[in-house]
Amino acid sequence: MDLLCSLASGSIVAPLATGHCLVISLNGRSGILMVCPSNVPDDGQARRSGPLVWIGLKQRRDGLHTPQIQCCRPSRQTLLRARAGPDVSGAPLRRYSTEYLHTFDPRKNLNDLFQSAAEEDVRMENLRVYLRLRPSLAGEMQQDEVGHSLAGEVDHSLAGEVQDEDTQVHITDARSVILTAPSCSNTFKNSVRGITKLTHKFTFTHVYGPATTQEELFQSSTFGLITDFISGQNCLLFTYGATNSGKTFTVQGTQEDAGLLPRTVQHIFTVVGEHQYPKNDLKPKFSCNVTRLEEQDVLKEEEKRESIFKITSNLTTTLSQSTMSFLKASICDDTVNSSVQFSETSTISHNTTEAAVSPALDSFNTTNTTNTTTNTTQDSASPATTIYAVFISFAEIYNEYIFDLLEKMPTSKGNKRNPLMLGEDYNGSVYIKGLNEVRVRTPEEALQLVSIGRQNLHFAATRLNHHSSRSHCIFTVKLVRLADADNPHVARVSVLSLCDLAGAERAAKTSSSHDRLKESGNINTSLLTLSRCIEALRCNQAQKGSKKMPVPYRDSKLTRLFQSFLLGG
Ligand SMILES: Nc1ncnc2c1ncn2[C@@H]1O[C@H](COP(=O)(O)OP(=O)(O)OP(=O)(O)O)[C@@H](O)[C@H]1O
Repeated sequence: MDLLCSLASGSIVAPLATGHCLVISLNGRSGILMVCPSNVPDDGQARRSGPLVWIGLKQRRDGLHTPQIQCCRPSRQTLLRARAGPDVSGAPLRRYSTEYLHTFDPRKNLNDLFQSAAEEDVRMENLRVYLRLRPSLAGEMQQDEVGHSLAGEVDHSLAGEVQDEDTQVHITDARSVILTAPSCSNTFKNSVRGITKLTHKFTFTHVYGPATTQEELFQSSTFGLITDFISGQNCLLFTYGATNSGKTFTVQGTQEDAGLLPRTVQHIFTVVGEHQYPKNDLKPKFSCNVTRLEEQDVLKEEEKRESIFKITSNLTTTLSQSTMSFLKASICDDTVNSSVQFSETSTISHNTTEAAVSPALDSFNTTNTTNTTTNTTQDSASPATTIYAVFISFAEIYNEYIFDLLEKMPTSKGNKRNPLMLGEDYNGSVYIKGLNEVRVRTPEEALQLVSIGRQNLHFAATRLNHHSSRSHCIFTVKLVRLADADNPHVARVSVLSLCDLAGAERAAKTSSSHDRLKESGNINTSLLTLSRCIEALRCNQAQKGSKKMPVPYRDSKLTRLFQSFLLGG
């Protein structure tokens, strides 16, 4: 939707200042926006009335769709095709009922129309950015700029939709906040000199105030993403924010307040239910493929799986034990209890990569994705025979090294963990080579793996937060979807990654030790690269013509791994 907005608000529309525009359908993934100089033209009128501007989705060879702009004088054939479909899923355009038909004066700002359409169906946006404001923590208001430990109890008296003056953040409506530069900041000093503005307005898909519960956040930000994932799309959710802003709380949650991750796992299994592939002979391969194992390989895989689950029984730290119990507890109990720092939650979903079957690799074919909607039980588009296999992996990127969090930590001092490399499959999708992907059949098993992974996480005590995570943690669920148990050769793999990014912070706020500074440097570099990638993608979307900015995916491991999500590939 954003992409269409930026295309539509440019000069492409401006010359068509007469007559009416017709928007045939608005759908972030599969819609076609047709702007023409007359209202619902018949074919003859359209041909007489000069060039039309088309903004549509072009099918690539790999089955994905890229936006394209065409200025053309359509023949009867092209116009008919646009009217009758097909859309990305191959279904005819009649899927869009007349309620999607809007006629309006093109001299008006098209963005208003798209804005309201986006609000109507925000789920159809490919990139959604949510802002969550956490309540003030006790003692936070007295915090000076150098900062001491911020961890503490939540002061619920300050929780409200609109913050008081000192907090510098004001929620103006459900989508926007106004930030006022604090008096100690450079922006404040510059605004006094008249160089910059004191306040800035930011708009998001949705803004959640401090009183928002985990359940509310999950329902409105992540539930739809899981629906997309189960219906076959690859999805990414990541939390970004300053250290101590509530990213881990949002993703993991606490014993009383389960976060997005345990709720996601629970919901996936609610949908998948009993419809699971009974054998153990499937193994994910590359980024979006699955391979069938020979009998001896099945045994090896089972041994490996057992050894991973055994790590739990050796747990000695109270951290992992309590994590496990809170995750289990949170599954049973979905009811939640409910100055400001903020964290952003971004979600991206895109179609599953279609990969041709490669007999040499013994891979199953991944088939075309359709835009379907799912219910809490098996999705309505799935035939009753559809069965699933769920695989979990958990990795961390620490100091630009990738580690498997499901691999046993070396106990002896001299032994270091083995970093993993990134690989690229024949679709150009990036994946982590050699990462454990463990088959799970229940939410408890999945959460046990979360607990194991969390134990291995590299926590470093900084002055800012004693439990501050210094690495990017990537929890990935792969869902293999088979047409039926007797015919396992037709499979589709979709990927859902939940990433808890390390906190962005200033070196001055952390301990000045060499290791901590190096960590902070690496964290900030990868986060900066991520923002540069998103910036470049936005620029390229708005850019007409073929000259595009290079997107620096390769500048950090994080962005390299997110590349296919950001590209929509
Ligand atoms: N929405 C919230 N409601 C109540 N408490 C919260 C909320 N968000 C965060 N907190 C509390 O704030 C503190 C910091 O949160 P958290 O550890 O999640 O920050 P973080 O952004 O993950 O930090 P880091 O980047 O250092 O890992 C914790 O004590 C947490 O319990």
